[in-house]
Amino acid sequence: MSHGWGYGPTNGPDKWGEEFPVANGTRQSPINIVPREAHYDHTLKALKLKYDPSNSNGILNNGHSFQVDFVDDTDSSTLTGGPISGTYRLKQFHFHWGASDDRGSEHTVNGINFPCELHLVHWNTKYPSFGEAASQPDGLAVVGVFLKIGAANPRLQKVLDALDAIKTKGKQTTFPNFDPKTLLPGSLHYWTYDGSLTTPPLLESVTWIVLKEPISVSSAQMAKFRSLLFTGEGESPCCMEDNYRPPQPLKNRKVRASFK
Ligand SMILES: NS(=O)(=O)c1ccc(C(=O)N2CCCN(Cc3ccccc3)CC2)cc1
Ligand SMILES: [Zn+2]
Repeated sequence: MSHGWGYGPTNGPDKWGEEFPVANGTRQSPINIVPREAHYDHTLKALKLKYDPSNSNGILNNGHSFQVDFVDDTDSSTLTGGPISGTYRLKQFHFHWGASDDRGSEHTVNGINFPCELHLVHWNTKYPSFGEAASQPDGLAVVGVFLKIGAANPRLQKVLDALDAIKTKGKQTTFPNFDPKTLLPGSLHYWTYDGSLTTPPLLESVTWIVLKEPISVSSAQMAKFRSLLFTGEGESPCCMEDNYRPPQPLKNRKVRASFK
């Protein structure tokens, strides 16, 4: 690829396989989730998410999305239970969204797209770092949360209010004392399957944990996501939108449900 990967016609998801052949691998993400074909597994544990707001550090426009980064040098913000064994530390959360409210999520449910999807990225502490874990089959666990158009979400608004300061690629600012638990729905029922990063390098190292219950977002709040730019300061501006990979083949995988 002549220039870096992205979501445009010349560097988008259909082209990623040229530089990242694992794009056509056996456990790629996202997928379309068909609830009727998911297998209820009574051995699946409840998700345990313990987050310390003092670990939230900064918010960054990385040119593909924006992410809120967490200090991850202790076990104070962790994911345990659920389908995983051991302890995974929260590294960052970010979103994927569409140019309009009819699309934007990466996972779909019965072929339905949501306008936005939140990813909370955790790494397995049996490995020394996120970078090391990212190349291991059990290295990462990402909790996915759908956003559905409805009432404005006041907890999400705290994140959106910071976006004016990070409009262009590479800009970052401090983002202290944020509790990501405030972005979770009431129910932690989930679907889970073995998958990958949904952006290059598309590493097949992610245990996906997709929550059944969405959180709300208003149309006006969705417009705020789209006020970000893929491009850097001084470059011709390109709105950050449609930064999602479409569903990939399920191949030889089963989706398990934590609920009947
Ligand atoms: N959409 S998602 O699947 O939830 C998702 C999760 C995490 C990232 C992520 O943090 N990055 C940025 C840098 C680290 N690389 C991995 C790496 C590359 C080279 C050397 C070590 C690790 C992954 C992409 C991206 C997407
Ligand atoms: Zn993501």
